[in-house]
Amino acid sequence: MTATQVVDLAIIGSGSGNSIPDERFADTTIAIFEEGVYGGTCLNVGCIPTKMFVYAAEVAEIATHGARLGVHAKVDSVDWPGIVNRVFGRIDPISEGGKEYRTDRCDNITVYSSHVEFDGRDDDGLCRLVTADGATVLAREVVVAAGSRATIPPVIADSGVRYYTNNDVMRLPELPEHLIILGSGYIAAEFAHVFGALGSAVSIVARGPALLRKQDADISNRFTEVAQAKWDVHLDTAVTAAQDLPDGGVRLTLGDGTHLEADALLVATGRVPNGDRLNAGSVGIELDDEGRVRCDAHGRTAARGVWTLGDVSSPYQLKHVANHEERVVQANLLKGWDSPDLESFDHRHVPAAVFTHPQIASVGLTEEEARDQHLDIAVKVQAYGDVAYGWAMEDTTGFCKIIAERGTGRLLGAHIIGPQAPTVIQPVIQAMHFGQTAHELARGQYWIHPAMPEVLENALLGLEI
Ligand SMILES: Cc1cc2nc3c(=O)[nH]c(=O)nc-3n(C[C@H](O)[C@H](O)[C@H](O)COP(=O)(O)OP(=O)(O)OC[C@H]3O[C@@H](n4cnc5c(N)ncnc54)[C@H](O)[C@@H]3O)c2cc1C
Ligand SMILES: NC(=O)c1ccc[n+]([C@@H]2O[C@H](COP(=O)([O-])OP(=O)(O)OC[C@H]3O[C@@H](n4cnc5c(N)ncnc54)[C@H](O)[C@@H]3O)[C@@H](O)[C@H]2O)c1
Repeated sequence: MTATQVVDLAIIGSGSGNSIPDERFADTTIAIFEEGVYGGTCLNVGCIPTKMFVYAAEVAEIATHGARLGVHAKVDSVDWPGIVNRVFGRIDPISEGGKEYRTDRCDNITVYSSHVEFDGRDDDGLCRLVTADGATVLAREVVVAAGSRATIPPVIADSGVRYYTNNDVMRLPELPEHLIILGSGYIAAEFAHVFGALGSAVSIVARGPALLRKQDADISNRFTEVAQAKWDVHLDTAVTAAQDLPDGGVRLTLGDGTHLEADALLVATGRVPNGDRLNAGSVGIELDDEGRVRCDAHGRTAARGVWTLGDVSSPYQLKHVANHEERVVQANLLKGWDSPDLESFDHRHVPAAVFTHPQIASVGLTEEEARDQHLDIAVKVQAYGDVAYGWAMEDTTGFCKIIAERGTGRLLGAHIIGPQAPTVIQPVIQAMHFGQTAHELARGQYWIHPAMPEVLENALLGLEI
């Protein structure tokens, strides 16, 4: 039988959780548990590889549409295996190096490469953690940073059909001629762009009447129009059956009785927190109705000594939020559970971006949310095509929408669809965090002429506040 290790701190999940131990924890004994690939979702199967594919897709997209600017280029071929090798040739060593660093070069840290669950507490109140391969660890404090996983609708899961998720679609051995994407959120929009621009025919099956429905309605509607012009988009469509085809492809039966066949199926129908796979109740951790680990603003769960952060507890499911929460929990671990000056999560203005084409970025309230709150608002929509850099790009679909409070000029929300939207939006995020008004943001600084952010400047100046 393996001896029980006693540690000061156990960390479940090597994504954002892996960033907690720094030099200030040199005298803390730590166990890190990771059942999957070291480094978690963002590094291995999320933000970073997807954006490396997105950039290659962007290059193809620009080349393909150069003719309208008088540049007659075309994409001769796409070396999909070469792109896969380039992306993972860079990422896999980072993951391996991270694990090797923690395992071999941090004397105070033990890495357990196994699934772990809580198994109550010992007589001294330490949390007992038991791994699937039989190790037991007793921990004075625990950070649950266990992330989330893709959900698969029963019609797909129960059919036994071969499907892909973000975990494996980026390692397909060849570019599919035709890809079906089930779902119409972030992952669907980003992979539709990647595969579509690199040469696959893309079909999107969306159960609702528009794509990216959590966005401001103007953004969602514009994106849906653009998508319909280049992909085969099925709105308000249910999947009633799925089956493998003898040639290795897949066939979906849709709600209207028609069929859709393709070489591969990507399921992108949301992610659920991993809190349900931790036997969390055995130490008193509470989950909310959606399966998230409940915590207070300092990252403390209902179980004394157990902290949490990231996708397992946060509704945002974004890496910059997980990173922020990790820094708060890290600081609070050093201060102590009962410290009177614990740091708090700041979720007031969480921005997000969808790296599809056109790119999308948002912060704050949508127009509908602002109206639901009965705020007295001014709204300005400024087209990229009406500012100088937009002319240069001959942009016809991008716009920036700003929502501010009438009278005070308080910035309530910004929603951008168009080139470099995730970069263009950053001044609004900054202004909202530091309490600047729309007028201060517009006129309290220079805006480089004729750069892309002029679309934002003009939107701010156009607000009738
Ligand atoms: C395809 C895709 C693209 C994305 N792109 C972006 C983006 O561009 N920008 C952005 O902000 N966000 C993006 N995200 C979201 C982002 O990846 C996540 O919000 C973030 O990685 C969450 O970090 P985390 O530390 O909470 O969890 P994770 O990084 O998922 O880490 C949790 C780890 O815990 C391990 N684990 C879970 N349970 C156990 C257990 N019981 N025992 C042992 N180990 C366990 C898991 O294997 C996992 O490695 C993307 C997500 C996906 C799927
Ligand atoms: N750029 C980024 O920041 C980025 C990129 C990718 C993923 N992410 C994160 O990962 C999370 C997961 O991404 P996602 O795209 O899977 O989720 P999502 O919540 O963005 O979208 C899920 C989609 O699946 C649909 N859906 C849900 N159940 C369904 C069912 N049974 N049948 C058909 N459709 C169904 C929903 O209507 C929605 O369109 C995101 O919420 C986001 O937080 C972020």
